[in-house]
Amino acid sequence: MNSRSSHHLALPVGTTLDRYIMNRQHAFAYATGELSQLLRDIALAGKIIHREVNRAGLIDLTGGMGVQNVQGESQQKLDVIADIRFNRALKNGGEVCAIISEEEEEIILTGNNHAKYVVAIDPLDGSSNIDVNVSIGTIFSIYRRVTPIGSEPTIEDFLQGGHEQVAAGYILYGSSTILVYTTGHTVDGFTYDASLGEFILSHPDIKSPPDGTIYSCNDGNTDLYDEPVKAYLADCRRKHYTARYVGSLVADFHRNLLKGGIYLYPPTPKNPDGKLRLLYECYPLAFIAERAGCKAVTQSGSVLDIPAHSLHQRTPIYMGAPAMVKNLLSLF
Ligand SMILES: O=P(O)(O)OC[C@H]1O[C@](O)(COP(=O)(O)O)[C@@H](O)[C@@H]1O
Ligand SMILES: [Mg+2]
Ligand SMILES: [Mg+2]
Repeated sequence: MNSRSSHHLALPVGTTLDRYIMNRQHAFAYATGELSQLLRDIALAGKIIHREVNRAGLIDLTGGMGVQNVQGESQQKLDVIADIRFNRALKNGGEVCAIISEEEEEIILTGNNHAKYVVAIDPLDGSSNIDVNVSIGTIFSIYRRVTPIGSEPTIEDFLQGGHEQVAAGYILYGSSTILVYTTGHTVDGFTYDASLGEFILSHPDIKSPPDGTIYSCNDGNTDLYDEPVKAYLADCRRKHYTARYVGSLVADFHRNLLKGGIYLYPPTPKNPDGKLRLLYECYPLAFIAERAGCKAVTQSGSVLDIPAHSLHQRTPIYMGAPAMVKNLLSLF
């Protein structure tokens, strides 16, 4: 993996997340440690969810809650557990003044009005895969608030736009648990070693291949997609590209990020704005994708340029290797 600019501190594989964050912080004269602590708080909640996911079948954490979330989706027990755990870690950590979560309709005020940051989070991504032991994840996006420190945060703090994220990341609970994040420079991955209780640097400075042969989309909806998307998928088949679709956005994204591929969640008549949520699924993954050399677009431009106007707004998304995204867009 090639290293980037001078202030990228090439730390060796095996460095703990804590040490990495500390070293990174020292690279920025204006850094005051709050963002570092916030990232640690997210990692802590991630360790707890790792444990819950691994023993979900043993402690009756599978199945639904019998209630629906603001998206009209039936909430799984782990959706709620993950929501509670991340909110608690962010509240107790003291660095976050407000949170928006896929599982809650309104802004969650933490009471830390002195804090500088707000977080948008998908506590458990890939809910349809929870009960069948398939990889699932968590996605997060961090902004520096725009409302005055000490005041009550408002929706303004969350509608700043994709480019205003100060950090974004995800945790993938798969065959191993990995935390991948960026603060706007490199994208780095840390694998969780449960025996040490530590996230360890395993994927420094991730660079995604410029092209790929993997395509990921819900093929079952193909006849509902627009002609250009249908034409692109037909072209992938003609070229015998590999179809891979886990149905957990984080897992499909992570594979394609490392191997080169494209993930498509197009609009359909039922979901003219697509299914995925802008603030806590598409913005954060687009922020990571672009820093790793990928593209994240809709048919009309970069996902990061989409204006944010509501907490749970949705957007179509095409995300992956630049050459594949370019080919797709050339068909629109
Ligand atoms: O079942 P579909 O329509 O293919 O949708 C799958 C997509 O929906 C999601 O499950 C939505 O995320 P949540 O599980 O967080 O609601 C994505 O992870 C996944 O990529
Ligand atoms: Mg999700
Ligand atoms: Mg979710």
